Amino acid sequence: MVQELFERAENCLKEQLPFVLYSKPNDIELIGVFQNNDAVHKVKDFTETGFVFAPFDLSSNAIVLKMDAVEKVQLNRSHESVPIENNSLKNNSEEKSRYTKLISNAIDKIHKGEFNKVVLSRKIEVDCKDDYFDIYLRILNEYKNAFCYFWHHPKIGTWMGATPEILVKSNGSQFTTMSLAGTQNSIGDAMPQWSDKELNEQQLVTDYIYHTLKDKVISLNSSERESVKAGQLWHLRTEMRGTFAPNKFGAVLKALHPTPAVCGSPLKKAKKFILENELYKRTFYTGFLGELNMKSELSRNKNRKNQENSAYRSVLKTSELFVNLRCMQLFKDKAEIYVGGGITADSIPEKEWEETALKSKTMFRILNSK
Ligand SMILES: C=C(O[C@H]1C=CC=C(C(=O)O)[C@@H]1O)C(=O)O
Repeated sequence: MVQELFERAENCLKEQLPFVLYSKPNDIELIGVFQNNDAVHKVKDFTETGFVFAPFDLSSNAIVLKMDAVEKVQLNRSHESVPIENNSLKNNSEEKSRYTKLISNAIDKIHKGEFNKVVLSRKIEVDCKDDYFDIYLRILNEYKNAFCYFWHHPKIGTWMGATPEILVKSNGSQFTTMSLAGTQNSIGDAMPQWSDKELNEQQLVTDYIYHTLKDKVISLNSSERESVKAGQLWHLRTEMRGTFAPNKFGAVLKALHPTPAVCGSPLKKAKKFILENELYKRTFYTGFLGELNMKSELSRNKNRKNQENSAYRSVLKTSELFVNLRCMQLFKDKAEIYVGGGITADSIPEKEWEETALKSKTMFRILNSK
């Protein structure tokens, strides 16, 4: 039962032990991973097994929670959205002027040819005294097609989110990834009409992923671009599938992170601009998280009896990693919501500000505090 899993996690909070609760997009299962001590296990080379929580800037360590205990329960996600207080965002003109100046500065650099795209972001502080489990239940009920997580490590912090973006999903040597960019508010049942700015912004991500991966993998194919809904927002998405050589998952992962959906292009120049100009630390926002190198058995001949089967089984490694978007860090009496957006030559600072305000509603609207 969900309640029992929540109680187990609540005890971990009290006893200062790490845990993560998560549900995969459109899944009816809630998974709890519990580590039985408070050690911080740092990732060395992504060959580790566990639940990984990686920062945007991998010069800081990614952390892996050991799966000392794993519990799965069925999730009866209510069909009705939970009534959510209509929080109104405070109009912060000082912050708006700071952020729009930062965007104008980035657009100048793009016009001067220093880079083509950079993803800029900001952090919004909100008072929040709600029970963590009430908040997480609202996330689970509200964002059924997202990866919904509640991560806690007593020495690192507490994070929650509902992300629409897969970084990479692998099964043996097969993998899928996606290019997700372009944002529009959803209005009624209307399908979004995309502008050239949004189409180009997303195409740039697709091209980057394709060119970055193509020499590192055996095969790579792209699907048609489509419009997908994430909460109240529309995005443009292109899925890509391929195969990599044995033991090359770490190389694929390192090549993919960070994509221009969260950093920019060319990568190094955009990242330098972010680290020097955003003036706050993203920490785990726009990093990635999820199951790393889980072992699953592949049965090669389903007709054979169990006792004969061992010779026909092989162990596959699977990973399912998501980009840490539409997320927040929780503290005793407040939450910090992280939001950003892609800046290109065609960006208009005022509109980019509004886009971050829209994105902040994904977490903002499930917080009851004023
Ligand atoms: C950086 C974020 O979103 C990325 C993913 C989808 C669409 C995006 C955009 O339209 O700019 C961003 O690239 C965020 O939500 O904080």
